[in-house]
Amino acid sequence: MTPIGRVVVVIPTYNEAENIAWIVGRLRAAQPEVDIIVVDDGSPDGTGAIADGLAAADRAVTVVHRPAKAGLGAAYLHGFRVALAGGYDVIGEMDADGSHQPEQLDRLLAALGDADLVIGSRWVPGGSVVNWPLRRELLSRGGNLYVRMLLGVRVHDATAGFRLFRRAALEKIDLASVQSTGYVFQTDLVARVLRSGMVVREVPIEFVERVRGDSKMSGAVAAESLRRITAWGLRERARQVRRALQR
Ligand SMILES: Nc1nc2c(ncn2[C@@H]2O[C@H](COP(=O)(O)OP(=O)(O)O[C@H]3O[C@H](CO)[C@@H](O)[C@H](O)[C@@H]3O)[C@@H](O)[C@H]2O)c(=O)[nH]1
Repeated sequence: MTPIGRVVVVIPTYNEAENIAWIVGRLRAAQPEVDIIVVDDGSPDGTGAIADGLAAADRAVTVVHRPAKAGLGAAYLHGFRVALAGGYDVIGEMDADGSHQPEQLDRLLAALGDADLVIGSRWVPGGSVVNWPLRRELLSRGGNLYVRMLLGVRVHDATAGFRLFRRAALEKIDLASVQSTGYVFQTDLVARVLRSGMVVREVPIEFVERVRGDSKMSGAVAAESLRRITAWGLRERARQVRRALQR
């Protein structure tokens, strides 16, 4: 089994002033050995300044400031580059709003073993969502079904945002070529990890709908997901047909 080593969790933020101190405090209490990188996209509500205050008081917290909102995927790519440069062995993802519970990070750490990517999953037995509107549940379940059908991605929750990557996995999947800017980034990365022959493990988590602040899910975010997944699926089908014709 590969030892775990130094762990950091990247937390992207946009207008999370009511949540960021709460979530950082919970994560520090639950996992004192784990460092945190907050990636803020110039939140107008002052999230970045609050995060700076947390970093000033705690060496385990780093803040990356980006000039403007440029999407969840773009924020993670930036955070991952900082984490890799910082020499971390395991690099995680977590939302700032309490949907992902820091107290459940131990489940992901325990499942790491020989896996390259561990996903905290809502849709495996034992996983659940609390207070999600039916519309969001259908979108997530439908999205995952679409991903499975088109891309053959054999995981239950390819869009989940509570994860741990081994450093080697992020190095192998060529982050420089990732173009997904929104939430489809999550699916993009799982597909890349699987395509590279690496091991993905899912562990059940309880996803709790935020009680403060607003989701940044929008029509544009959903449209990017639909457009990119369809394009990847069609490209894969074309590749399969070409291979069959060559035989
Ligand atoms: N820096 C930055 N952060 C962002 C941006 N957009 C969203 N975020 C941050 O990304 C996290 C997730 O955003 P939410 O808007 O709270 O996501 P959600 O609707 O609850 O979506 C959940 O479900 C998605 C689909 O299953 C998941 O892909 C996502 O990770 C999350 O678990 C939050 O911390 C939010 O502040 C952005 O453009 N820039």
